[in-house]
Amino acid sequence: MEEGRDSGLDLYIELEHSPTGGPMSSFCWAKRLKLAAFGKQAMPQHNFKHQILIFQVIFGAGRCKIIEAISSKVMAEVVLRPSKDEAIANMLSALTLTTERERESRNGNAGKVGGMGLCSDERNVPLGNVPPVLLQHSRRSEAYAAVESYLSASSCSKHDRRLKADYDRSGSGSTLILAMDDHEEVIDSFSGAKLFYRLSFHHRNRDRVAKSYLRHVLDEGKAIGLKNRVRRLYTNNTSYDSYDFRKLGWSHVHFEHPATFETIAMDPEKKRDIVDDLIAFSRGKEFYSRVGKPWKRGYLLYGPPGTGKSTMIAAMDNLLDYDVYDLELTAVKNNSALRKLLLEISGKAIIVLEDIDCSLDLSGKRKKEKDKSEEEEKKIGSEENTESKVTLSGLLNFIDGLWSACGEERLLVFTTNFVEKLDPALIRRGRMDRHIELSYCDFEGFKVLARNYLGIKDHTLFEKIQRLLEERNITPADVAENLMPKKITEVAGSVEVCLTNLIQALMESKLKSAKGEEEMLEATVAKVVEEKESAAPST
Ligand SMILES: Nc1ncnc2c1ncn2[C@@H]1O[C@H](COP(=O)(O)OP(=O)(O)OP(=O)(O)O)[C@@H](O)[C@H]1O
Repeated sequence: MEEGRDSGLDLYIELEHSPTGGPMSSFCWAKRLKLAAFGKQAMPQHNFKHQILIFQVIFGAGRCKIIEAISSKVMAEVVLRPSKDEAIANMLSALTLTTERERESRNGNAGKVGGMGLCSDERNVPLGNVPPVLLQHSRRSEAYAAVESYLSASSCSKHDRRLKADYDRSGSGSTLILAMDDHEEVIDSFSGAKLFYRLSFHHRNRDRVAKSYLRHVLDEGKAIGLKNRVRRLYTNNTSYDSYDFRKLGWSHVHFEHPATFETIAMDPEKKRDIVDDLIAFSRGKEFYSRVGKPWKRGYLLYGPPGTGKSTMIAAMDNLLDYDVYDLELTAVKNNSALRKLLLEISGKAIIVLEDIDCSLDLSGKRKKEKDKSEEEEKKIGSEENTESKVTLSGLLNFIDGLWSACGEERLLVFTTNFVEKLDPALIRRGRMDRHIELSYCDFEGFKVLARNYLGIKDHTLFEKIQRLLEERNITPADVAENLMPKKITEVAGSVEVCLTNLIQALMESKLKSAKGEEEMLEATVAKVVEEKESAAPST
């Protein structure tokens, strides 16, 4: 006789409410059914062997009463009548009768009891007259996705198998409830309950399955799912839409950016160091748990515009394969909205706050500098509603408050053109663990760009360019622009032209650089004046 199919059922029950169900009462009955299952498990093992039977129920709003009726009946039957076939038969008839009664009473036929057959999986598990069933809730769970990935990558997929799985939410979260279905999913449904089927295995494998196999499936599935998935770029919606709450939270697009660390122009040593750091972080689960730190790391990228801060974020993402959450702080209403956004971030994530110095007034005051269009926008809407009230302390909490430790690994990346403007508290080590300066193009960076754009490693004009790069400031963005062949199909013919253009731009950049210094000086003076003004007592 085939393993696990000889001597009856080991009963296991799991109920969960659908998102439309009443959470409180569904929680109650879920607990009660758990009790029923544990009650059974506490009974002598020889009464219940081998097979696992999983029950889950879909129900919508207003069905709590039915469920409660079912659960109390099931519990009574299972706990009080422990003989295997009898208990299960009674339980199934309890389900049938209770829901039928409920349906009849809803149809005005109270008292008329009709039989209702739950479909059996006859082709697979002939368990006497007791059908193995799983009443399955409809929500796709993370575990489901993981297991599905695992199966689709394994030999099981050849047989077109389906698998239903979820964490045991009432427990520690480490138990996986799993049900596999060889056939198409719907077996039957009644009163909003859907029925699916099954995972079975021999009694002697029970520990192995529960302790390691399910974990293995889950981990493998997650890894495969991660590899196959399409990465997403999320951005937060404005918190100001009081008409449509669905617009709040995050929305996303598929994210594909070609930048990698190979294509980034920067000092090779520095580059290698960053890559090593990122890889160590992504593999650091055990380390972080050992030292008692949440698994997250902060990067501050700073430097003039066009030096590759955004490009580096894309390269980081291509290296780590995380989702990117581009957080627009000015669209976040207040600290509590910020916390909600944080809690909605699931899975491995790079959370990006670009131009952090422009996002909020880091001295705790409202940001004064508004451009004209913002002012106009404010006039149209209510000032109170549209102005972000995220504070520095709200942001610090976002970075390393207790909430920030929820979820999987997180990389937090801030970018700024003016690092000196940032509050030291915001960027101190521990919050922003790595401070990375992205600067003007040097010769090593130029060689990377020449290879990327023109496909060359050397040229007679390189020497001249090297000399000029040592003397003058030019951003990688400007170098890239000059190296861009005007006709993509004629790269070879364009090399000379492009390099000559770059030399020309470099000659001009000397003047630009001097002008840039003047601008920097002016900006610093303006900042000092502003600080003095704000420190002065208001009249
Ligand atoms: N270090 C770099 N390596 C390769 N390409 C670069 C680099 N820096 C800039 N570029 C090129 O210049 C363009 C603009 O760069 P990017 O947007 O990353 O700069 P940024 O520092 O984020 O600028 P901003 O501060 O204005 O946001 C990129 O699309 C890329 O093609």
